[in-house]
Amino acid sequence: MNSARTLLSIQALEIDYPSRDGQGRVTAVKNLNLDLAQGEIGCLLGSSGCGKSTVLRAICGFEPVKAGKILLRDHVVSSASSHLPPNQRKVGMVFQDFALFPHLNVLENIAFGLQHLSSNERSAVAMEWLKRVSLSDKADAYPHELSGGQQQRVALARAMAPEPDLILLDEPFSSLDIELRERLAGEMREILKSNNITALLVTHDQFEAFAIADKVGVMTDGKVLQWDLPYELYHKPANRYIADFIGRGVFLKGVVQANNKVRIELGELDLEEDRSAEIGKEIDVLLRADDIQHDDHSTLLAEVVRKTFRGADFLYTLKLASGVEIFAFVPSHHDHAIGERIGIHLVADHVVTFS
Ligand SMILES: Nc1ncnc2c1ncn2[C@@H]1O[C@H](COP(=O)(O)OP(=O)(O)OP(=O)(O)O)[C@@H](O)[C@H]1O
Repeated sequence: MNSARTLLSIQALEIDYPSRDGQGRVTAVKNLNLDLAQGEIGCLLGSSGCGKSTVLRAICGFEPVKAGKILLRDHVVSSASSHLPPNQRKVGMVFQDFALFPHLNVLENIAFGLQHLSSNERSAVAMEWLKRVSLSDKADAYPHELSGGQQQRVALARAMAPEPDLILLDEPFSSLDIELRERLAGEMREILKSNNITALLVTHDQFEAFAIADKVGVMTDGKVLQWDLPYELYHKPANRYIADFIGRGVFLKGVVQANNKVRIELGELDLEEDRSAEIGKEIDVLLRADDIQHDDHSTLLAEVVRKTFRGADFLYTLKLASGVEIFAFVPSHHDHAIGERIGIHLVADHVVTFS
């Protein structure tokens, strides 16, 4: 990446906390590296306790770092030996619960961070941001009079109004219902992109991460395992943990064949990497729900053991002859009963395998 355009760079970051018994320290973030270019949206994706919020707090300047460094526009803002105070970092934050001031109306909430401007300028800038988040008609409303989605847009406008270099979003959709989340994730991406704002969010929800971010880092146990485009994470997971975490899939046993194919219970698949040194060896092949297609005419049969209606399709859990269960998305007009055996075939084109 061209370093002139890199806005946020985190290098070999390590953060620890005092242990419960007060006797030692517990490492919460280990050797974490990532870069975000100006205007890029990044996301740290991981389950509860993996260290996501700790990273955000460190970028804001609320958490000292033990080793490594955080750079904003090529300037070190945090390292073991230096620490720029939070109010000098030009970093805005949107909290999980939005944290709007209940006694201030919407316009006053957004104007709050603009104390350096005259009163008239403050109102004008705040109104401009209200317009950008499509809430011009709510300037006089109080936070409790807004829906969750509207509150979130106010929180976003409040964070963006002082024009920070970077916006951090801590689980910005977790207090909203699931349907709203997906729509707002798309809206938030549009607002950030149309204003060329660099943002880093954290979430445990893969769909949120994919809906918003240009780059996603899968985090576990204080480490980023892979920092990559969502497409690459899905199709080229660097290891088993990521393959398992991203997308619903199962591992099937396969045997490497002479023609650089792998034979699994459902047939043969082309291997992407050269495995000629492993002919006859057993490997694990990742099969995702979208690698299996239902086909009434196929002679390859699998038994429906579970199904979840998702609107346009069903997610079927299918049992193979060996007893192994796989997943398949099937258009919802193919409504088969539990226990029925249905025809399937393999449509995998990117084959992910692990030795
Ligand atoms: N102030 C603290 N003192 C001691 N340990 C802490 C402190 N804050 C966080 N931790 C520990 O550090 C680890 C990472 O916490 P962090 O809040 O960053 O995780 P997270 O991925 O954001 O989780 P969640 O999604 O649940 O918010 C956890 O094991 C947590 O218990």
